[in-house]
Amino acid sequence: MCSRDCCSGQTGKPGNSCADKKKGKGLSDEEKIVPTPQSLLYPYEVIQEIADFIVKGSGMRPRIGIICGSGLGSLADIIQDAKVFEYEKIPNFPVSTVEGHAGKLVVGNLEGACVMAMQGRFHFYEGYPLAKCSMPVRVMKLCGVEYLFATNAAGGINPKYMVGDIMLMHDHVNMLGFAGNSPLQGPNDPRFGPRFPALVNSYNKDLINKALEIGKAMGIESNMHVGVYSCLGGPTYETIAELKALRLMGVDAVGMSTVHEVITARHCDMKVFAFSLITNKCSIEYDDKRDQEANHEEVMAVAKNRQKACCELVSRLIREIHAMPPSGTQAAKTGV
Ligand SMILES: O=P(O)(O)O[C@@H]1C[C@H](O)[C@@H](CO)O1
Ligand SMILES: Nc1nc2[nH]cnc2c(=O)[nH]1
Repeated sequence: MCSRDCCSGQTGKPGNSCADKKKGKGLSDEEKIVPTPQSLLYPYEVIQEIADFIVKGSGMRPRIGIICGSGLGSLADIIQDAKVFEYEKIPNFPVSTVEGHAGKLVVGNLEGACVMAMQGRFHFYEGYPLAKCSMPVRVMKLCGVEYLFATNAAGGINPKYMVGDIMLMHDHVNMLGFAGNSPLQGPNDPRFGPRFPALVNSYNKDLINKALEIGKAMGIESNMHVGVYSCLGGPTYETIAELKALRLMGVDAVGMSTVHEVITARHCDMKVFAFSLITNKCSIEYDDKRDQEANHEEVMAVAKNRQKACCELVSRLIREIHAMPPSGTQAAKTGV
């Protein structure tokens, strides 16, 4: 089935399919003015085809999915027995356009668990609709993934946060949602999840607690926080007035990703663990004399410096998950 915006998997009406357009019939008046609902961009069958391609191509059925944030691609480099798929070679997959996002999908073993990791995510500011940005999460689900690990680079708004700290996400403020945008916009396919998913308790508390214990064992507890992330559209970093508003709303760290991935994951009932690496401090005072303008080079450099700690945190948490029985079993129902 075709998943292009112009076709949207709806080939019933004459003049609506890609084939018709190639024959020169062009867009109908209706198509010219009605935008394609986001959820029609990637119908279930197309997601299934991509998932089959990955499962067959790797010979593996991953249980944990990882999305590497800016400069955190090394999270995928520690995967063993890796089968690597370049995004360009995966049917119907978008391409990564941002520095620090390599554009590779890595499937293999980490701490005994079968995982798949995205070395490169898709952002709204790249021009991709949110449903396209988070489409790989649904691919993960149909590959068999139960746990989503989403990581990001973010600016620290909470004045207690230092550059290099790790903030475990326990909630989010969906600014793109405030503006009327959602990866779930359009007709709902119940094979993925319900029309109106609840988002309280989206961030798995047991995984947060385990991560805090791991942080303690690693001796980095004073550099670890539990806080609220907010995603803005980007690609601009925030103005001081915007940062002040976010702080008033209870936001601790701000970025340009993750929230729509978490929404998509929760919609299809995946367990979510997410953290922000604080790559820059956001100044919320006009008279701050320090030169604190955010820039992507600094973001990447901090991520590189902290990649070892991030890799260790992720590895140790995956080791713990791997030791637990798969969900659905009686023992698992009482655990994470
Ligand atoms: O992919 P993430 O959210 O980690 O990347 C952040 C947001 C922008 O893409 C970039 C800005 O420096 O870093
Ligand atoms: N929006 C936003 N994204 C970031 N990614 C890394 N740092 C920042 C920041 O300060 N703001």
